[in-house]
Amino acid sequence: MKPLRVALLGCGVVGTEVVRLLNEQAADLAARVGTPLELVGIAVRRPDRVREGVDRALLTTDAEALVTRDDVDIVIEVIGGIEPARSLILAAMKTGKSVITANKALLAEDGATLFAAAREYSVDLYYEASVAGAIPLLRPLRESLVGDHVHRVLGIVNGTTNYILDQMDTQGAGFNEALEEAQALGYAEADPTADVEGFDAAAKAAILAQLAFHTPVTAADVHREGITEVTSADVAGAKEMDSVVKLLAICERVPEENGRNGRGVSVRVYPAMIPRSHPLASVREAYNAVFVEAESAGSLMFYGAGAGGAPTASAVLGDLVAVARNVVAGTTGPVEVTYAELPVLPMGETTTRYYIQLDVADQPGVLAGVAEEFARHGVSIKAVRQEGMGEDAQLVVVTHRAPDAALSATVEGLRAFPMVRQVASVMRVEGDE
Ligand SMILES: NC(=O)C1=CN([C@@H]2O[C@H](COP(=O)(O)OP(=O)(O)OC[C@H]3O[C@@H](n4cnc5c(N)ncnc54)[C@H](O)[C@@H]3O)[C@@H](O)[C@H]2O)C=CC1
Ligand SMILES: N[C@@H](CC=O)C(=O)O
Ligand code: NA
Repeated sequence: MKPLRVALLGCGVVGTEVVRLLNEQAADLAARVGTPLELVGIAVRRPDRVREGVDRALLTTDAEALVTRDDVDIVIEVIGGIEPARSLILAAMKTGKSVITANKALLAEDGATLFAAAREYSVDLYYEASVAGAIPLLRPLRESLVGDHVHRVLGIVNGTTNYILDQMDTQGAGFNEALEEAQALGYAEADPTADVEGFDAAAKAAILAQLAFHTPVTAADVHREGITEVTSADVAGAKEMDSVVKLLAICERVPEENGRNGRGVSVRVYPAMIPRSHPLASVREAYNAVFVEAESAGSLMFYGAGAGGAPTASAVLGDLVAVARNVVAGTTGPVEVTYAELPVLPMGETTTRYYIQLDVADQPGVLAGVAEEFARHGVSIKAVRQEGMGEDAQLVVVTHRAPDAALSATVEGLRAFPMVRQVASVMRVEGDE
């Protein structure tokens, strides 16, 4: 059979590893696909940059010409960002090429346009690398679990922030120092704001929710809080609670009285305290882990390298073999279906639990006053601990579940409460119910 010709867009952290694997595993890949895969062009911005193991003769700065070449069968996009990635993917599909991408930002912002184009031009769009790097997660959701009814997807899906929080927790490292290490290790996005402000995890949460609940979800629908506001007081407070702070992505059906679809879905990303005994607490460095809870399957856990060049390239190559096999067979893989049309509910309606640490005046009546503020908003207290005396008195309150709007209104009330000197730490609590 004649070889399948592959074009690569972008040759940075992930792209370089894709080239290495294509070269090193050429014979095995050919045997698995049934025909050789031939890399025929690599679009780059800076052709003069030294890239070990990359044949300079393949480099071009004209990405558009490359994706529309007649002799290209499959396009891999690892440039990142919205434009020109979107236009290049659409141009490739329009000229009959299947596409593999690792670009969660684009999929979460405008996946609908890309999926519609894939359908219109009868080509594949595969994107396993876009969520949780090497971990096979999207294919299990898209294929293995498509006959089940998913209730919840919960996990750590950003390696950079997990690396930073882990370094802060275990090494007492500073935020900036840990971020620089994560960048040097190839985990961070080109603009690390995407990681630390939670945009990357929110994009991944949108992709996961859409697949899990067969309902349209974009990044704009996701409630997002990053880790830049996490202080050493939060990390120390978590330690005292025998807990750890993790940036979590949570996608869940919100139950309704009658009916099994739920009255909507909640999709959110925020730092939260989880007990050290919880499996997610032991996810270290840039590793990711995701729980999927489905009606018949029960609880499944996916764990592995969520970031880095080689792990991400592994997922890209897995998609490449799958897509190439489809091309050889003259078929395409499964298409996305978002028939359920469930609304994404506002964060305020989601029930969560809070950990609140207050510096208070150690005076008679302070505890009663604080408790009254919680009661006023209908928030029930699970545990209270008072420490210290006089000027240094501290109150730690952990709540039961309540609507997030009621919890944040309680915190605002406490900030204005005369005997509360400072709300020292506020963190949502997950994972020990
Ligand atoms: N690094 C990681 O751990 C992971 C990255 N991803 C995704 O993979 C994609 C690539 O990420 P990295 O390789 O880490 O980024 P990177 O910044 O190292 O590489 C991107 C490369 O694309 C090049 N580029 C930008 N615009 C271009 C254009 N118009 N034409 C040709 N080349 C262009 C840049 O010069 C750069 O070398 C992104 O979508 C990212 O979100 C996904 C999972 C993990
Ligand atoms: N920047 C991302 C890379 C993988 O998606 C991360 O840190 O997880
Ligand atoms: Na993955």
